[in-house]
Amino acid sequence: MIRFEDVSVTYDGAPEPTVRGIELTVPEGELVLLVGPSGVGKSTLLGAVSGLVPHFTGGTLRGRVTVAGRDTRTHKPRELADVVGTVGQDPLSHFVTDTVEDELAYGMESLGLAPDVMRRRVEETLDLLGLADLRDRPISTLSGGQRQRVAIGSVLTPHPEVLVLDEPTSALDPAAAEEVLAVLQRLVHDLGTTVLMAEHRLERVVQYADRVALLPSPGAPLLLGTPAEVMAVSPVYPPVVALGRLDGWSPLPLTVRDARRRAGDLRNRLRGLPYEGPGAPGPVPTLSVTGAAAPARRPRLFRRRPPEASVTGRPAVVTGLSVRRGRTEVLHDVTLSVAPGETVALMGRNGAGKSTLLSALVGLVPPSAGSVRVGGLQPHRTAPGDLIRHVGLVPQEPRDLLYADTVAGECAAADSDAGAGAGACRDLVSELLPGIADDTHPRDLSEGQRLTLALAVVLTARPPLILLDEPTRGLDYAAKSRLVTLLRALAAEGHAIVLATHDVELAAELSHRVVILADGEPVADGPTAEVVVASPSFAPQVTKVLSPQKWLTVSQVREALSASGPAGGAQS
Ligand SMILES: Nc1ncnc2c1ncn2[C@@H]1O[C@H](COP(=O)(O)OP(=O)(O)OP(=O)(O)O)[C@@H](O)[C@H]1O
Ligand SMILES: Nc1ncnc2c1ncn2[C@@H]1O[C@H](COP(=O)(O)OP(=O)(O)OP(=O)(O)O)[C@@H](O)[C@H]1O
Repeated sequence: MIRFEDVSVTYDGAPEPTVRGIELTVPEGELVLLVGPSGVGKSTLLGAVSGLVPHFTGGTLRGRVTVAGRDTRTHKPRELADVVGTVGQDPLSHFVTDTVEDELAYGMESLGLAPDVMRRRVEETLDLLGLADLRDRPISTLSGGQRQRVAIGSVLTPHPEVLVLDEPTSALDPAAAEEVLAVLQRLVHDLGTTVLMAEHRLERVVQYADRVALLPSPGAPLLLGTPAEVMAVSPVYPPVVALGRLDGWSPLPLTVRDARRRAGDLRNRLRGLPYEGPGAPGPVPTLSVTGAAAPARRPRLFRRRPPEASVTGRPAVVTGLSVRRGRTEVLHDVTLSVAPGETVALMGRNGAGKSTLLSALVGLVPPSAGSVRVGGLQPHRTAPGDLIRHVGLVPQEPRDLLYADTVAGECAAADSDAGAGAGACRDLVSELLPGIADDTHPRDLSEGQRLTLALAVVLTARPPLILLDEPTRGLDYAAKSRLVTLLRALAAEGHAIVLATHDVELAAELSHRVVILADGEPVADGPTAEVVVASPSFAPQVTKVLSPQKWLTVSQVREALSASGPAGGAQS
């Protein structure tokens, strides 16, 4: 159904092809997962299937890509639209209408489907993707995850034979991601839909793949095999595979269920061993979630701790905060403070209010009630030039932060805005993700590269409060682990970090504390291990595999085993 024959793509001005000699056949009714490190060319290959590469991106495609027999070099994307549905990394750039319902219907209208069929499919899709309440909403007012659901819904309604999906779950909360993947699997099994999907969060997707195609490094040949075969050699792999590799399991587990069956002996060796979790990272000041008791909107899952006498010296203090967007109150009576050196993960379903809370902390949205103090200032009343010394936000869409024509220009501006030494930002970029060229336009960076640049721009100013909105989209595991190292070092120096994330593995690695928002209110707040272990949605893979023990990450397990010596831990 999809066929690559000796395909190479060279972007204009690039010295070498981004991908070369690609041979791949995806038969009808198969789901193939494309994996590989950031910037290796996954989006480029997906774009070659939908025709975006080279028709929109420029550059030269050599060899042949065919979809349902049509050559994508001689067919423009709109001449492929009846067979291929595409969800890109940036849904906003693909939307053609203004409201949710219109967007879901648009693809079917262009294909001239009967009105009753369109009506039925729109209703089904609204239900399937949890969008029914948002049907009349302008797309511009949706949260990141809500937009991603609309983007997925809009390619599902015309029932295309082929789906090309670029990180389709990157903005989805864990439960929504599972639902979307289950829907895709049903399409593959029941309708024979062919799916080619790139995704970094393999813990979410690898078990749904029939086969995995690996691009191990830029320009390297593509490796194709079953998920287990490829995971055995891949430089990118999910935590269950890491655990299996660590303990020498064969075959490697791909799911939590497989791993649990194998983990009995490991659990015995780990029993009684001490672990260093992110909940106990050295001298982090004690924290508080305080506030006047709110009118009970719903039962609290966790009790609030008693108010603390003083919150002076805290980089962020939010008291009784409510925020309205349009006619809706999207945050209600939120009270929390963040201490120096503390890393807090904000989690919760799509639309829960995480980005809004971060926006309030940088003054992008004013409080409708309550107060926000950042370094003692009211962010929405403070000039940006003054605020930059107190707080920096890496937004969900890193593009919003970047305005120069080249990576070098962006970095020079960041150095000068932050009063940092020349080269500070550029050094950070190279440290986080090597291989980003100075003269590239930020628009032409891969998703992970662009995020890395935005992170470096914000981190250059080294503000006492660092806010990150979904900071691992497009990042491979290695880049993520370098990010973790960098953020840990900043926290150890006393920077407070708040990250809104759906990446449960990242939260487990990094955060001391997790705050879960639901419908604009905090419903859980506490040390990471306590909060995530109690939640089936937010527990990382290692926790699920090793429960009832409270391990969170593979690195904790590795350290505990090596500290206990070759014989393993206490066998109680
Ligand atoms: N339009 C373009 N013009 C020039 N270079 C480009 C363009 N698009 C992508 N590139 C370069 O091609 C390389 C591969 O990018 P691509 O987006 O395909 O990677 P990826 O594997 O999808 O990365 P990620 O996992 O970060 O999304 C990158 O180095 C990127 O800078
Ligand atoms: N102008 C607006 N009018 C009405 N509702 C809005 C407006 N802007 C945002 N919202 C709603 O506010 C809620 C909170 O959005 P926010 O972006 O803070 O959520 P989030 O928790 O960050 O979600 P995600 O995980 O999807 O990024 C969402 O339900 C969103 O649809």
